[in-house]
Amino acid sequence: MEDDWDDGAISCSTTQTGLVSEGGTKFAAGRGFKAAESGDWDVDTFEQVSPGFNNKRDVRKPGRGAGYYKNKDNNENEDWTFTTDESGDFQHKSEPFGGGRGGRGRAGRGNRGGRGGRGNGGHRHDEKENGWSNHKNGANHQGARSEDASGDAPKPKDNYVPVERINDDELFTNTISSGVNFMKLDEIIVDVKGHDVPQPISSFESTELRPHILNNISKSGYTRPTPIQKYGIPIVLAGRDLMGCAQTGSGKTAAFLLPMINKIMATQDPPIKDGNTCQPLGVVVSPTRELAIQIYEQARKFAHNSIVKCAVVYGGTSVSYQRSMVLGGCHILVATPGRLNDFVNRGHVSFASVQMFVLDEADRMLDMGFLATVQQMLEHSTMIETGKRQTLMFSATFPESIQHLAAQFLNDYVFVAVGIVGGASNDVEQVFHLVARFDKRPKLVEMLKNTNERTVVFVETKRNADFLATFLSENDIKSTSIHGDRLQREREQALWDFKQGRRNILVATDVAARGLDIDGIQHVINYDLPKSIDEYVHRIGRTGRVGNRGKATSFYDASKDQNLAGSLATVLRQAGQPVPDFLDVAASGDVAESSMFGGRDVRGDQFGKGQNYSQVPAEIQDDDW
Ligand SMILES: Nc1ncnc2c1ncn2[C@@H]1O[C@H](COP(=O)(O)OP(=O)(O)OP(=O)(O)O)[C@@H](O)[C@H]1O
Repeated sequence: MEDDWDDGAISCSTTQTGLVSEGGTKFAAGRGFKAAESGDWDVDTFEQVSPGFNNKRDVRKPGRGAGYYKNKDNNENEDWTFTTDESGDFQHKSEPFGGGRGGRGRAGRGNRGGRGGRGNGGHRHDEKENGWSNHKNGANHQGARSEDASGDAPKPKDNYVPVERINDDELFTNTISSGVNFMKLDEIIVDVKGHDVPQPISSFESTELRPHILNNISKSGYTRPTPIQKYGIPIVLAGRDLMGCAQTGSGKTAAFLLPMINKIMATQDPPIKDGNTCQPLGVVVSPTRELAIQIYEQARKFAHNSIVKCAVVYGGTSVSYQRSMVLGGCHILVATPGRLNDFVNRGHVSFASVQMFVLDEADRMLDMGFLATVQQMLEHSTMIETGKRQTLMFSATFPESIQHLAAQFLNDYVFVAVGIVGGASNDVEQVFHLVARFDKRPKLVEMLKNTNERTVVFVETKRNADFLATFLSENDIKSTSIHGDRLQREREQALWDFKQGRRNILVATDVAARGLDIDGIQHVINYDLPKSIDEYVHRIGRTGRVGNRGKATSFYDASKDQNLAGSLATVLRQAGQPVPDFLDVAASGDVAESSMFGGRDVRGDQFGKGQNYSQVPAEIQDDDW
């Protein structure tokens, strides 16, 4: 399975080229990337023959893409022309927005797949082995991926060599500073279930964390642990399995990375390698590539200047490059599931030395899209069995059905829930507007026109992400897009442009809903509401992190979103926020969804004597907040 879950979770019909939600039709054509003749990589030795295009690792020259969007009324003003700029990004007239593919070609008719667009909007490059650049079979790029899944056409080979943008020193500043409500996190009720649960800590210094790590924590600007860290760190240090649930942006990553690094540091051993196989001690699996990169950067930060080596592998990148990284040896391997499984099956990675296995966004990792891959890993012949390895699962949402599934991979685990499982961050102000489908666009422009707020706009489909980013750029609102159909190079560039403030608006599908921790996001807009309440909670959690305040605005389309009304009303009430009348009325008819909301330890109240820590350690109660 492709490890970019967006590809699996949000299907796009290959026979539909029109931007249906916008009432138009998109036609496009483009030319693929041409492999740079001078600047190519030797994939076997992995040496660059000579410098390539744009940055010293990127081997591609941009091709050209062109296409246009036409609305159903052929309105001149609504037509869009795309060309790719030097970096292969779209330009709309003079304004490059860094949006999606240049062209996708016309969709196939009936079930024959039709004629492909010529190339892929200037973003793919020729692949000697796979002949990707002229996709005659596929209706378009999305079509090609679908075919890949059904086995009809080979998947193109990825040659993208990731650019490491953050150097070691920048790791410590590449974080969100805690906000005014940071101390209020301590007011949240914590529910702990399990046998013989270690006591929570009140400070980082009161743990057995080594001075080296404490120094890196301090350099990161962390003065005190968040609740999930107070409870999670001693549990992990004690060698216990853990299911940890805590609000978005409340520091779950450090809750597992700090004790993991501490344990590895204690061994003082170099990375284990058996011939051409790397045997990491700690494995962290994340559902998206960008989140894997982020966790890897956090791991590098906390392990800075120590013997602990970290590596990351994820889809959409050169296999040979990432293999060389892994075979350089690593203690901690962060990965997306597809690429990791692939590396294990090829024998580049073995689980024979795994002491700790972490599923971040665990409910996502265990739902239908990923379950089979995760099962394969956890049941792999080299994997240390449950009970002998430590298994840790974290998320802000953890439906009970998924907890039942998770339990089979955990051994006598401790369940920690900080606040309501599946609840939204208290620091996000949630606003709803009743907006009909065709009124969304002007409403969005109206909202974004006179503000410089760094904003993520979530949409349902990949093509609408591109379309909207172009549309906004045309309206002088600098935007870029991220979604599963963009090349990995483009995805990383888009995120980087957004982080650097070159683009203030990121239009995204749910590929950006979970985990991403970007400083300064003040506003999340749900242009389209997601299908599930859990994704809503994750999406709006891109703002209002570590005690900072944020705002989420959602366009509620009464003709489409009623299934979510009950759960939305519940989330709003639990966060102590007003429920608009239209949502309240709609919610009365939505029984199924609202009853699915939330979650608590599925082992029941009596399990492990149900230690219920209603508050944090004593010393903090004295603080003035
Ligand atoms: N103890 C702390 N003090 C100050 N800042 C912290 C602390 N712990 C974590 N942070 C910062 O808080 C931000 C959010 O942390 P993190 O990404 O781990 O949240 P999360 O709970 O995993 O969120 P999500 O559910 O969205 O994945 C990061 O920028 C991180 O550096």
